Amino acid sequence: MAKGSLVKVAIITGYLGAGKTTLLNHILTNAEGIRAAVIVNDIGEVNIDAELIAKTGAVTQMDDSLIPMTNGCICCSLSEDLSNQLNDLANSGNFDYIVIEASGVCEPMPIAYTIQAFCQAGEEDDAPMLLDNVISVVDCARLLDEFNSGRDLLDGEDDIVQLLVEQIEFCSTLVLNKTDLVTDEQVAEIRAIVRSLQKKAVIVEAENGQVDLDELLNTGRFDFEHVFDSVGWVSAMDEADAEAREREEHEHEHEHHHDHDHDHDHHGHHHHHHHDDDEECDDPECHCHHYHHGHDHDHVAEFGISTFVYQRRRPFRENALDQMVEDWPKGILRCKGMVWLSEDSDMCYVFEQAGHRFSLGENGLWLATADEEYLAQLAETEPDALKGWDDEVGDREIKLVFITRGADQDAIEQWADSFLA
Ligand SMILES: Nc1nc2c(ncn2[C@@H]2O[C@H](COP(=O)(O)OP(=O)(O)OP(=O)(O)O)[C@@H](O)[C@H]2O)c(=O)[nH]1
Repeated sequence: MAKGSLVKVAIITGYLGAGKTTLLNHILTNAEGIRAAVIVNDIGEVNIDAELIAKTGAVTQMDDSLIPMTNGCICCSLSEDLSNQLNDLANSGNFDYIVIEASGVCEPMPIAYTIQAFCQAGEEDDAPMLLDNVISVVDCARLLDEFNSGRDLLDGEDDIVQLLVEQIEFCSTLVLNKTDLVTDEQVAEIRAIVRSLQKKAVIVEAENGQVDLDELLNTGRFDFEHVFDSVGWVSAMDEADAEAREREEHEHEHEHHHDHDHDHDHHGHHHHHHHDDDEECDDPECHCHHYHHGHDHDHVAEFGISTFVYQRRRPFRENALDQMVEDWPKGILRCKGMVWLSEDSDMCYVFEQAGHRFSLGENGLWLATADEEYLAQLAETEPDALKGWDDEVGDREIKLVFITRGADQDAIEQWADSFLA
């Protein structure tokens, strides 16, 4: 291949033992006509068959000594080495596809971001690269175990469950591997769970990583914005915002027209177009969740999985989060969003839960703490930032997405309300 031909890149993520290496081996043995190189970013032993390595001729091993195990995201600290390796492989002209096996403890979003940015930032002399697919491999048996019994996946490694959820959330192809270890009914349940966490990724089932290569390579599936917008909690937030805007517009219209007897479809309500539950919607902008996955949508209902946004314009009382975490209700698969805390009323915090893992981080000051001049300027330049502004509390609010299974929304809302100031 002449220097300058497009080289595509796929990332394989999945927690320890999910079957990433098995899938990679499957790709290498079956990628006929595709000259694939592999970068393995692993912790501990790499178990790619030596023969396969010889055959493909370009398996690059990350230097384990570079991986800081203590804090932060290993993907970010590795990015420079990864970039160099990618560049070298792409510029060699010997490959048209590079598959990166991310370590089991890799956060998928930063690594995808880094690689996409790198692919887009090539110099004139570099071979162009395109991030084509982010593949997340899930061990069906372990996933079910985690969500059913609620125990941590690996003793002493409680970050794993959060990573597991993040890996499912941020991908364009989800491989449900090890289907031989679960029943058909359980596979259906797993489909429902993963669909609630990631709305649009293509889901494929596999035993020993046996997946049609068309689902893995040259898919044209990855687009950062698209994947991010279809993360379950992000899409729920967007819907809540769209509904709030719609309500606002609606009220505005009522104020002006005093016309309460209208037909909604004739008043510009584009967010909720109606179609039957079984019907598949082909509008990619639609938030109805029927887009290309009506089948999974049915499963979501069947297994009692639901998503809702808990939104209040009051803070939690002092130390409420500590108590909430102690008293966390059963049946919450995922919770994420912003919280307003009485003990630090100027700071917007991001709170999240996956399994037994909880975390809280600062997200910057509420806009309500800014001076009038700044707010007036913002109203000019970014009016959307001030949408939903409240005369009393400004933009301060609690806004949490809950993805639940077999849990009662009213009960969870009442429980959360009991912690308000
Ligand atoms: N029963 C069953 N076992 C599988 C399947 N796929 C992989 N395995 C086994 O699961 C184990 C882990 O598979 P790997 O492919 O090494 O998993 P990995 O994600 O690369 O693991 P790490 O590199 O440790 O993160 C191996 O013993 C595989 O043989 C499957 O579909 N069913």
